[in-house]
Amino acid sequence: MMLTGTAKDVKISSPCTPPTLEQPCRRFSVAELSSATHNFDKRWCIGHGGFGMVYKGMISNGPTKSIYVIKRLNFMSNQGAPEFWVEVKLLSRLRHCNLVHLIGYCNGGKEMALVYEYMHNGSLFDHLHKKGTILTWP
Ligand SMILES: Nc1ncnc2c1ncn2[C@@H]1O[C@H](COP(=O)(O)OP(=O)(O)OP(=O)(O)O)[C@@H](O)[C@H]1O
Repeated sequence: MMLTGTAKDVKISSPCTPPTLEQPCRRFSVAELSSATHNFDKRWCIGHGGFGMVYKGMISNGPTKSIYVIKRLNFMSNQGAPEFWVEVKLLSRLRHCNLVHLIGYCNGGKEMALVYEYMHNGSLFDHLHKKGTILTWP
């Protein structure tokens, strides 16, 4: 599930500058995400979306480790830094049980990535359009 905001909805001073966040979210280092995905190894890739490759990986969360989803921005994709910051700004404000949580982001060197909670049952889109799941609710 993705929120469809446009760069026009949110004012961003420069594509490379993080916006001021009302609800700050965690900033991950490139090293953390690289280690979580074994240097963005294909074996950890779980899909492909508008931003580029989507990975899953284990990241430390205090004393424990949790599985997260990492969407790595591919600068050749049709979405770039402005869309990235729109996603960070909007999703860091939203907390709802039916919306996937944005945990944080990475903006280091040439690397930009979004980190989300991992949904073990996959996306609604996959269920409806790929797996043909019959939903059990109206
Ligand atoms: N939070 C998540 N938990 C589990 N799997 C996920 C999660 N987010 C994405 N995926 C997997 O990665 C695939 C691609 O992700 P998704 O479609 O959300 O990317 P996107 O960048 O939002 O694409 P688009 O811009 O086309 O909406 C999904 O089909 C799903 O299989």
